[in-house]
Amino acid sequence: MKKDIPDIYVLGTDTGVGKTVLSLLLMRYFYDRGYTPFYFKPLQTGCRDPYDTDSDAKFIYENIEELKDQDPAASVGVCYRNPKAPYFAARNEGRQVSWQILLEGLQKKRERFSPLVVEAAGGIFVPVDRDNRVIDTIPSSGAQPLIAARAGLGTINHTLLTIAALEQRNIEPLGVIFLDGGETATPEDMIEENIEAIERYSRVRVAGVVGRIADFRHPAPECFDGLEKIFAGGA
Ligand SMILES: Nc1ncnc2c1ncn2[C@@H]1O[C@H](COP(=O)(O)OP(=O)(O)OP(=O)(O)O)[C@@H](O)[C@H]1O
Ligand SMILES: C[C@H](N)[C@@H](CCCCCC(=O)O)NC(=O)O
Ligand SMILES: [Mg+2]
Repeated sequence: MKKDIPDIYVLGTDTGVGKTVLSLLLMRYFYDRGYTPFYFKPLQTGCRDPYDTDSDAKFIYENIEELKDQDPAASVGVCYRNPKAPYFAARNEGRQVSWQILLEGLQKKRERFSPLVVEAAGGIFVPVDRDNRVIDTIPSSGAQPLIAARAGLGTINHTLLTIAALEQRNIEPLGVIFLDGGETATPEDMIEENIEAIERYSRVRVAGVVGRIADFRHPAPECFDGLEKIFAGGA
């Protein structure tokens, strides 16, 4: 029997840490288990349109077999050309979209898909509009945060700061996944120490470490170990 899975809000400790790669793994994981997941990037910056090379939705649609003939535009709320925080990109381009409107789009998807995999832009203090930062959008998203973090040097600080900000608002993340996509793998002892520090100084578990993925269409089975730990019990 399929377990009840919450919608997931993929947050990052920074921009470029692997949120889209983690979203891809989530999509693959849930398709393979008979779910009807849906990827959504409410605010995409640094893109001409949803088909641009830097479009996160395009990356997902290209690498998920079930989506390869579908339109990635369905998974993008709004696209801004400037590679900046959404609020500033929108202000520069003279077209703000309210978070409320984006939420309505998300709500419609809930009628047909589960779980939703929602990817934030940048880290959690990034302004999404004049009044809200990513962190402010979490309660209304109706989705549970999963934190993508770098595996190597610097991640203790960024990850603990991210968790501390969430805890201050009584937001409990599902866990942390380390992404180690660099050409040189982070030494094993450093990864273990990073996990030790995060788990000692917070109540959040580092559920898994994803090594460098060579073929995004076919990630190695161990890339899903962390997701299995989090979701096998139904979260
Ligand atoms: N495990 C991995 N294996 C191979 N490459 C990876 C891995 N994790 C991340 N990358 C690469 O690192 C880069 C940044 O990752 P990604 O685009 O997922 O970051 P992001 O957090 O979604 O960034 P943004 O804030 O722009 O949305 C990409 O080129 C991605 O392919
Ligand atoms: C341009 C980036 N790729 C990203 C926005 C990152 C904003 C970071 C702002 C900051 O922390 O200084 N856009 C996006 O995820 O759609
Ligand atoms: Mg991304």
